[in-house]
Amino acid sequence: MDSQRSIYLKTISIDEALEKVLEEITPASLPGRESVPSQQALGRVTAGPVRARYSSPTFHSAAMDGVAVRAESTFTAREDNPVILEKGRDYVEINTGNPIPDGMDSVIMVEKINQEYEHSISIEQPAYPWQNVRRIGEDIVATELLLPRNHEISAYDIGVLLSGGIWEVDVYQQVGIHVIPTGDEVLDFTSRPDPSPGQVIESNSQVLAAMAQSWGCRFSRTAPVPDEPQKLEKALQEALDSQAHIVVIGAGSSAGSKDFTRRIIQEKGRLLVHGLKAMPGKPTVLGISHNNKILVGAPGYPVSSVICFEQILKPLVYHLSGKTPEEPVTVEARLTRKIPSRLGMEEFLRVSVGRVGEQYVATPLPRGAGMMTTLTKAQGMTRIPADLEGMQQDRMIEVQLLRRSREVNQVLVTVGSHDNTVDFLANELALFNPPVRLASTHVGSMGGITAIRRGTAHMAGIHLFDPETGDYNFPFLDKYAPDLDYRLINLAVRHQGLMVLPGNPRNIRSLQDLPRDDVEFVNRQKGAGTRILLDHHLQQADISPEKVKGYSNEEYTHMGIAVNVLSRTADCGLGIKAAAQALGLDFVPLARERYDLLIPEDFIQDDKVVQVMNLLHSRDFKAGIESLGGYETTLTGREMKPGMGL
Ligand SMILES: Nc1nc2c(c(=O)[nH]1)N[C@H]1C(S)=C(S)[C@@H](COP(=O)(O)OP(=O)(O)OC[C@H]3O[C@@H](n4cnc5c(N)ncnc54)[C@H](O)[C@@H]3O)O[C@H]1N2
Ligand code: MOO
Repeated sequence: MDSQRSIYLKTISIDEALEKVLEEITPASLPGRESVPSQQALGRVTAGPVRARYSSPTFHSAAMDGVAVRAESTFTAREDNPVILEKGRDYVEINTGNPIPDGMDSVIMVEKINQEYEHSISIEQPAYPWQNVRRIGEDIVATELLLPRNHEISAYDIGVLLSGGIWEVDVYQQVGIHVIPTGDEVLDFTSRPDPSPGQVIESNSQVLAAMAQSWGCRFSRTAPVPDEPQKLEKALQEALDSQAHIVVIGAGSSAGSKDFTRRIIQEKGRLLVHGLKAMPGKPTVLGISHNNKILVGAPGYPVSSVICFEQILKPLVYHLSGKTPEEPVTVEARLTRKIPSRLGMEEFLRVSVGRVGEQYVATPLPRGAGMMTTLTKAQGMTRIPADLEGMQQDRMIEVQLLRRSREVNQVLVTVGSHDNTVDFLANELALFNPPVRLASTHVGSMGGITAIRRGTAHMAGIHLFDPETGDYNFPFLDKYAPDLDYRLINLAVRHQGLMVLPGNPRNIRSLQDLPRDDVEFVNRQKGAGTRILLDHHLQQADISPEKVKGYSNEEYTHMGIAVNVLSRTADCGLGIKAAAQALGLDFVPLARERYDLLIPEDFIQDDKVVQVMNLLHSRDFKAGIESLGGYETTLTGREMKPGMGL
């Protein structure tokens, strides 16, 4: 094995890793002080107590529009004994905020003046001293403490500072983060590159830049550095000589032959941690430089880097800046399916979260550390503790919300078979105010029925053909969900067919071509309506599945099938026309089928479902579906009844 490879030291928990770094932090690692204009101090932390230079108000001022008077000249006023006051001598007209004239001590609101004459007024109520007057220093008294030290400055505080005559305020410097992305394959996004095979667009640094902004940090970045020790060394030295308090080296932290991060951290300082008991995020490296800066080797995979930023960098930044992070918002949610995990490793699982009836439900999203889109699709993140080997279906778990809870309550949880009209529906629902967020999980039609029966989804897209009756969906619901009170609403009638490469090079014309030796098929997963449809047609054509090469190779979505054909992993697969069109494939039509939405009666009045129904009845929506290609909308929005067939 290559001697350059850096095998992990010893993995430790996130808390232990943080402790190791915090132990090493000395005053030399902490941000210094600086003076900033008060109006630019939002989010900064005061480095000392701030005292007022001026009082506010600096004079006795009228709190209301009206007249300024001497209270004592009004004391005898009664309803049956009005007092007449003379302009100039007994009162002066005054507006809110004006100084009270010398000798006056009270303001009568204009509404309380009984009669107004040319040079006098009559009043029927006495005024008491300092009535409707804001006295000197009512809000702020010069020299008083405006803000204590170590106080995070809010928008309101800026108003207080300026009112008290504080033009500049002493604060701690912002924590500075510098990032050095590395990797021969990593392209600088600023040059708007076209990636070739083997190349990747640099994005992790900008995820951190955006996070750093929300943490109130200064941020800087080096353009991506190739995997050459000298170049990396030079970039790191420059970062160490800069104002940054934390230097992050992106990627190159695991065990590859070009992973130099650990070695270079050892050269420039002391290595404290190499390896977390956390997935994703395991290959995180932590150290402290000779000049007391925190060194972080962040994993290259985008999701792993996010975990490293959130779980390690964020607490360190808040520690250095003296600020308190906001408490994460969490909900208790029911896990919709069993999830395995590795004993001894804490796992961060992205989940789709929605409120179905009285409970939150959480559905795990794909776990790949390179799948950044799972973070944008997820409404939440849950942690599987290191001492568990996974979690059972229906377990109540704590989920940290990644979106605002109001947005989570707008999630329409949809399961079942995948269809492009569901994506189209999702896009249209997002146009409502507030937007309805359709979160769909593709588990096939049978999986959809199961989820609805278990109460973990608002609706399911299903298309199950029953060869015996010639009907759709009802025979399966009778059998698998006999007690369910539901409605079945048609979304569209769709065309299924064989997806083949453009020009159909294998000349696949019908199912009869599937048993050919030179034809490799790719199938949908068991329980998928498309697979049931295929089996039915194979049986009708008297073709045994064993004769079809690739029958047991499974994909979970129509697009998955299309990708297999496009990448020549298979020659053909059964799916919808829209998926073939999306990837520029040819399509050999085979059958029409009904794609319905299964909605429990309990949710038919749910606002989100009502919006779906409104859309299904709109002409624009139907036109939109038809423009996808391979769909008919004659039944769209209609309630289906047993025996209707197609
Ligand atoms: N033999 C082993 N191999 C790996 C292990 C292991 O334990 N033993 N751990 C795996 C784990 S877990 C992770 S996470 C990755 C992390 O590896 P590195 O930190 O060394 O990162 P690279 O291999 O250089 O890159 C991984 C991946 O990320 C892309 N990348 C890198 N930088 C960026 C960036 N700035 N923006 C976007 N994408 C980036 C890079 O191109 C790679 O695709 O190691 C496993 N291997
Ligand atoms: O632990 Mo790595 O950080 O999963 O992909």
